[in-house]
Amino acid sequence: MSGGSVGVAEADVIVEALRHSGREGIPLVAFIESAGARLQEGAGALGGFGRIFSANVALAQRVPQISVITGTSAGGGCYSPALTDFVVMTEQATMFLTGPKIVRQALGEEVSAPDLGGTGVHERNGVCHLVSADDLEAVALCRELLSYLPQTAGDAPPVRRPEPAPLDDPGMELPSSSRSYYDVRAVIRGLVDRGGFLELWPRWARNMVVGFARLDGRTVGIVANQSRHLGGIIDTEASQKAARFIRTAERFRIPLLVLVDTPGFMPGSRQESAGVIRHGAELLRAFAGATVPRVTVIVRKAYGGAFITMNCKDLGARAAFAWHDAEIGIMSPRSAVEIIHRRELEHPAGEETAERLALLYAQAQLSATAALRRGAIDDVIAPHETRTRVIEVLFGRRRFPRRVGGTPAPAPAAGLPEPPELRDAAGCTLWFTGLSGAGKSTVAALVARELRERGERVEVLDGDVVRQHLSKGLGFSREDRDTNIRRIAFVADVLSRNGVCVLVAAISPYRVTRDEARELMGERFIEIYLRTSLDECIRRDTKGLYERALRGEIGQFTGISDPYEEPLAPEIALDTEREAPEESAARVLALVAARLGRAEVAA
Ligand SMILES: Nc1ncnc2c1ncn2[C@@H]1O[C@H](COP(=O)(O)OS(=O)(=O)O)[C@@H](OP(=O)(O)O)[C@H]1O
Ligand SMILES: Nc1ncnc2c1ncn2[C@@H]1O[C@H](COP(=O)(O)OP(=O)(O)O)[C@@H](O)[C@H]1O
Repeated sequence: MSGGSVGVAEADVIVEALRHSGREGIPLVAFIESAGARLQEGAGALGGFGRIFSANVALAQRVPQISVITGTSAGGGCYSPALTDFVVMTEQATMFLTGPKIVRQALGEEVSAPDLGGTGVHERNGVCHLVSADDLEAVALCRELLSYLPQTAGDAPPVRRPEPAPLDDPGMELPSSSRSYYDVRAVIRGLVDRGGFLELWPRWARNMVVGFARLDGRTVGIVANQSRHLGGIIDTEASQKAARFIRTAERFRIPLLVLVDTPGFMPGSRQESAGVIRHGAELLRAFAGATVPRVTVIVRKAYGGAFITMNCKDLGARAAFAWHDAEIGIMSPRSAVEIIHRRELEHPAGEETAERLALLYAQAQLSATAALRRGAIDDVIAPHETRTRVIEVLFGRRRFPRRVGGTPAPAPAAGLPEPPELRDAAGCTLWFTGLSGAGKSTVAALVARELRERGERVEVLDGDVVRQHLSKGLGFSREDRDTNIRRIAFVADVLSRNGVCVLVAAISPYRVTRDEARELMGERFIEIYLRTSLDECIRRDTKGLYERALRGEIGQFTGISDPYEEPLAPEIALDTEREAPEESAARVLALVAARLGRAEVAA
């Protein structure tokens, strides 16, 4: 009707449908064929589109949105789909902001509708993610897409029955010569569950492959350099493609598997003019900002800035592995020796010497084992074990210590037993109580760091910090302290119910109020008493408060002019005068492991 043009009433209906989808938490699939704003309604129709766009943007944080373009979509009819997560076009569909007629009038340019905005155009420029033969196939593609996605941005992606990988050894897909190209999609298909890879934007920026797959029945996002196109070099378009995909995966809490084989960023004036710095930075920002689990596998080579950009450890990858023959370094061995050995290479035996020097350089500086020694990767692995290792990192309990300057950062509580049952168990609240200066914050920080390294979701509620936000304005009267503790207990309860390990570090001097928190959280509440004598706290006086309290400058100071009621039966008491903070943290971690294990058995 009216070419599917949109006026005020149509806009109202569409906005209501979008809001309904948000309210009910249902993914949105829109079928679009629209001439754009209804000319008869002038600015009113434009306002209608504005409301639709706002609703699309608001919905983006809530549910997945897919647009299917089934015919011609012009003007405003293009922006609504462009604001959704995925655009599917049927072969005969066209999208353009201004149609061929206006183009002819304005520019004198003769262009057909398909040449202006057909699939041939939009599957190569990133506007359209997938192309289908017809409407029916478009629906099938939507179903397939939705099968990887959660119902809402807050839900977990769906889990399917795990399928084995079709290949025992995805390394077979690599050619024997390191100079030959190959199709990285074959490697991906060899790694993931059988039949479970949906590539997005297959014709845009073909040097970068992105898409959804399943590993052990669970959704993963894949980002991979494509050796077959431009040797997997990264350019502006590839950066945009990967960055956009990573942000989508982050929004829907989909873990990422990154396969690296790239000679680096595309050099040259065209790329610099096109803003490769800006686009490369977007890719960095997307990876560094993603909080979903990410693992990197370097399959053949990773040089320079591209190594960093492709989800290296220091950008926050949970783990990075390299296949045995991978090369990792600043630049290719040949380029490196041409700089380092410039003088020697000026002699006549040039070519042969360069080859030999390059080989020596590669062995010493670029090998996977050299990268392992320097802490750039966590392990050198064989192609056939990649699937298991990746699953272990993305969905299992295994964590790798973050490395600093090539050596693993010292574990705060070395030699601790891994608590295997921790990850799948419910959350808990570790309630650190004790005098000011007893060591609550210090020990809590160590425990938090170690739990995070083990893959736990952790939140710390430190009295000092809470009083600047949640409890801003509260003083230290009994009433105010109780209010403070009750607020902290409320938040800790909500978080620990949802699988988070909450670490509370607050003096919490009154027994009855702590017991209230215990009652609220039951088995999830673990009381940790930092038994530090008042004398020792006064000696430490880290903040100089005791001195002022003793001089009478601060009233109602715990231990001096306000009581501290010791816990009668804490789960654990820490003797911070005899133990080092690390020893205290180790004892807490052992208790947490045992406690959660018990809770799980009892459940
Ligand atoms: N009168 C008085 N008594 C106790 N503590 C005082 C007081 N005035 C300020 N401070 C500083 O506030 C921190 C205690 O905040 P908490 O939220 O942990 O206290 S409470 O649990 O509500 O009692 C406490 O920090 P910590 O040393 O980290 O415990 C002190 O630095
Ligand atoms: N075993 C220990 N556990 C915790 N802190 C300790 C220990 N031994 C000495 N300290 C020192 O005591 C101080 C405790 O301060 P802090 O952790 O801020 O205490 P509070 O729990 O009152 O916030 C720190 O300077 C810390 O280095």
